[in-house]
Amino acid sequence: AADGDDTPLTNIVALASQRLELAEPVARWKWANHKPITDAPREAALLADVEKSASAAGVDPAFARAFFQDQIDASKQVQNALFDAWQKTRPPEGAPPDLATSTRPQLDRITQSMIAGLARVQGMRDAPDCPSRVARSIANWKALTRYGATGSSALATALGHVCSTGGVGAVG
Ligand SMILES: O=C(O)C(=O)C[C@]1(C(=O)O)C=C[C@@H](O)C=C1
Repeated sequence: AADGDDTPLTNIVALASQRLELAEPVARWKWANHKPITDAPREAALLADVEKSASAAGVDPAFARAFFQDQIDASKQVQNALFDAWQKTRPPEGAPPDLATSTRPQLDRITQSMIAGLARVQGMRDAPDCPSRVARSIANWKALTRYGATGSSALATALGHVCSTGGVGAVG
């Protein structure tokens, strides 16, 4: 319904935000180990895995794929911004958490929660008010947390295909 419960959207916004927080430890590991930000085989494996899990959970695999492509793009936006900042100044001190044994397992757990979350937003994807409801959920989330320009733009990227029309609407 147009005045329906927005809890599923709030959940997906919170999960996308939680996932974006992990872009920092990922970027720190890559910087410290002189690795490029993009790992194409990991992306391909993740997207293939997501399609399978989505089908099993009753989520349209094309929707899941588009949503996770956005999560990857958003993560890379944040990682690139961090690399730029570290080039200009200096990287953070201390050893980063290990990518394979620490941060990727955390990402994989969020993936499972996100697929469950997508099953619950699927029914509102086609509603004409979907983009404005997503925009409102993002605005509410930002009011509760601290978001800079990079984080805001990455969060919008991450939620760009929640609605079937694509894009995040205006608040109001
Ligand atoms: O796992 C990594 O290496 C990441 O940088 C994270 C991530 C992702 O968002 O899942 C993003 C970019 C890489 O190309 C692969 C995956």
